Amino acid sequence: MENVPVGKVSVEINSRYGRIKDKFMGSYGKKPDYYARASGRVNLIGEHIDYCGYSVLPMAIEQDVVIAVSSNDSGRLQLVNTNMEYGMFECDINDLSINKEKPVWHNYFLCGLKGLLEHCKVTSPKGLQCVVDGTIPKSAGLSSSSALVCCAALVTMHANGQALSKKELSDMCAHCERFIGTEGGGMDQAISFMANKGTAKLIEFNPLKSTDVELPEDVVFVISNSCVELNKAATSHFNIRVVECRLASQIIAKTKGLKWREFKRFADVQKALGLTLDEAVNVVKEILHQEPYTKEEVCGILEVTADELAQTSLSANTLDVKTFKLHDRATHVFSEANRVLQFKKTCDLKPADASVVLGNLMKDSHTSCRDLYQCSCDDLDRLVDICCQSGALGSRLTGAGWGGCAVSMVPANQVDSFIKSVTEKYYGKDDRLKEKVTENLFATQPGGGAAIYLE
Ligand SMILES: Nc1ncnc2c1ncn2[C@@H]1O[C@H](COP(=O)(O)OP(=O)(O)O)[C@@H](O)[C@H]1O
Ligand SMILES: CC(=O)N[C@H]1[C@@H](OP(=O)(O)O)O[C@H](CO)[C@H](O)[C@@H]1O
Repeated sequence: MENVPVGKVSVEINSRYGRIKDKFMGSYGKKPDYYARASGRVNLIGEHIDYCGYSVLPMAIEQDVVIAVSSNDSGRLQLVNTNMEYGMFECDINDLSINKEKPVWHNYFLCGLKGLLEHCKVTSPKGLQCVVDGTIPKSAGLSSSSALVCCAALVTMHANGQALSKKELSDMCAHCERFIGTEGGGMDQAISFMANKGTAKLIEFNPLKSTDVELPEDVVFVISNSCVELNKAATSHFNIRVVECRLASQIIAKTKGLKWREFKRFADVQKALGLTLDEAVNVVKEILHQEPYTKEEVCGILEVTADELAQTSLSANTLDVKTFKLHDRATHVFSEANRVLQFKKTCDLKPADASVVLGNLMKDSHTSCRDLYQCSCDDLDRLVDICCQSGALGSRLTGAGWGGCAVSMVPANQVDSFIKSVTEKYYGKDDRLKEKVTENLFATQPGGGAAIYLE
């Protein structure tokens, strides 16, 4: 079981770490004991299917969260952020409460801290003095929240002398990020810990497993931020999709004679019925009507009261949802899961037209996210169209959607003209956007995962 690596950092050479150290010295009057980092990620394909139990295909990006830390016996947690947008925070480390009503930044740190302490049954936790520095654009679908949760868990583990493997940390962080209120899958945390520089990963669940995916050498992946922000935990869009998938899987299970209460994810229903993904898409057509389902209709099919449905299938911020688009969400998930496997197979077999096949899979994924899953937005659709017009072989929203980033696969010899064209057509038209193009439009390579650094 592989553990998070421990390496060396030179604050004299690495100016960012030098600034973090200065902030630490200025805040606490001492040097940090060590630094921890956890990376953000870009999902190349496989959107909104990890919480349905299906494999996804992300890669880590170089942008990350770094936490400088010193532990003590004060019984206090002290947080300072290098970004003035986020305030300071302090609390009793033995009295951690996470208010789901307000997903303020330090609550994400508390998710990782609380999750690790509970998982390892730490009885007298070390006090922590921390400086947090993040370079991942927030609420942009690049997993800034998970990087913060994962980095906080890593700091807590190291400070309290615990030793969890990357897989244990990934599973634990996928679970404890849900303390914030969102019912996400485990993709972000898995790639943040298990990434290896130079390769994308196929992340499989139950059991958690990561496999290298060698990307074609003649293409480059470029991230472009629509600059429309949606905070997952502050809205219900995300959790409504999770519930629609859960209800669809339970109705399919019940209609096919299974004990539906035992099922929450499409992958488990597909497996129990012994279906291929193509057969599962046909079962959706056979069982679910295309029109939205009312809550009453769902209760009738499952033979439960509204209260019982709340218990078996809903979440706090989805209790008042009236209609559910079960057919379209289910069709997206099964078809997207298929596209992930086709993407991986194409990368492995390297056919002559690999980049065309991969590009088309990305385009089909965006179309499905936009039309069936309805997790895009006008600006993001416009950005994806501009990327395709600018020379991308494929382009699609990445991450939760409803804003955030697109990822484009561009021929390596056309990256400069691509960036110039997207800059003019998307960012150049808006004064608010044109100043920050370089942080919102950038080529990326598969980055490494979480690490601990000593000076
Ligand atoms: N550098 C950071 N410092 C403190 N909090 C951060 C930082 N980056 C992200 N966050 C927290 O994570 C939240 C974004 O989470 P979310 O909306 O789920 O987007 P994402 O797609 O980036 O995970 C921010 O609103 C903030 O509370
Ligand atoms: C922490 C969390 O909930 N992350 C979920 C979210 O990612 P981002 O909001 O893009 O970080 O949406 C994607 C959609 O593919 C996955 O479901 C993932 O599990």
